Amino acid sequence: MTHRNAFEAISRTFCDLMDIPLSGPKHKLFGGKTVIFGGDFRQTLPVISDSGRKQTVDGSITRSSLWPFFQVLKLSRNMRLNDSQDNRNLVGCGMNFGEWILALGDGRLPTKSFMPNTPSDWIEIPQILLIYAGKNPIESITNDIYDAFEEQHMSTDYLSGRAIVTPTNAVVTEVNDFMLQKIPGHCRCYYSSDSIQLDTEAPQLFAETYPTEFLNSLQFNGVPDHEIRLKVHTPIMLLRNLSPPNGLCNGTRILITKLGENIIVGNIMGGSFDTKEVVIPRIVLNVEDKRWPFILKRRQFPVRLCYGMTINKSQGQTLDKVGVYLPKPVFSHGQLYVAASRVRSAGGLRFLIENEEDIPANYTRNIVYSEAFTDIAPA
Ligand SMILES: Nc1ncnc2c1ncn2[C@@H]1O[C@H](COP(=O)(O)OP(=O)(O)OP(=O)(O)O)[C@@H](O)[C@H]1O
Repeated sequence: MTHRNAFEAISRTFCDLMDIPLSGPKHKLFGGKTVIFGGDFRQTLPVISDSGRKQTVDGSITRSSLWPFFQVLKLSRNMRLNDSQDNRNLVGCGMNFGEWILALGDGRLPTKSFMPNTPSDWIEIPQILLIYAGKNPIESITNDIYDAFEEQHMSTDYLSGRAIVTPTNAVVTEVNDFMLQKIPGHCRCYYSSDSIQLDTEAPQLFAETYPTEFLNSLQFNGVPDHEIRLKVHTPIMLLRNLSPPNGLCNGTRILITKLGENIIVGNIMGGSFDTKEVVIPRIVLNVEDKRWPFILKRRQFPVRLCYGMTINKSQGQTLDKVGVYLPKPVFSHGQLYVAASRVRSAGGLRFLIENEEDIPANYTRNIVYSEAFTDIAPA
């Protein structure tokens, strides 16, 4: 979800455009224009780094001074789910798959606590949705989700319909590395050129304190790493909007057909630009992070392999097969709901859960900030 500050800024901008005062009796929200918002409060809330539950909920649109003026309309039918047998009755739950997803998102499923003085937010995942870890959990889940991979690994239909989703980027990298070594052919490495933005205060001092090797080692959410390893016929995801009118948006998935010295060529997978051939250049990404007193300039291809992706990144996707890999439980509101609600049917959803020894592997945490739902009144 977008932070409420962004919506408030749009409202003020519209007022300026329409010559409407920002306060007083003549003030009108969004300059008097009718604005339609779409959203689901069961999904992830604004991501605010180093923040806790209170700041996260406080960033949501329901905490905005705009909210009392919203008229809320509720959708009643889940259009993503198909009418297959496995959706009609989720074995072991006494409810259908659509009802189970809603109950999970609302925080209405029965919960347990496994340790004293810890939140009681562990829910049981139905046996029918589980895969067991075996000796190598990544191998177990990728074999299940990417079945018949040897024959199908070059098919856009096959690749665009499936993904492994997991809470953290570190595990996404493990999944992608595992899949990459299964692809035949030469692996090409692309290294970024990293520097500190020159208008940073005292650039010379920073250059001595933070040598290039250190800058290369930095990893950030949504920013390509210093080293990217790719092969032809692997799927990648764009990490920046390069050209939205041509389908090159943050999150677009592309199947690589050529790895050049200075360009990557591929075909878009899915959406209205499906199969379109596109060329991706290196770009300079400016990265600001509270942990560092400088702005990093990284020149790199804005892409990442996407056999696996974070749960947050998967929001908005509709897939045929999803493996939810939880080597650790989710850590924020809505993540489990987003992960479970990417598929069209229960038959396409599998969980692989690794818990500490004394917690059974059919239980996982479902974090729901119930206060994010309050004050949502139907029209
Ligand atoms: N009017 C419709 N008729 C048929 N199918 C639909 C319709 N609307 C949506 N769908 C199906 O539901 C899927 C999800 O739709 P869409 O991505 O618009 O929903 P969303 O609310 O943005 O989903 P989410 O936020 O959960 O990702 C689509 O891929 C499509 O298969």
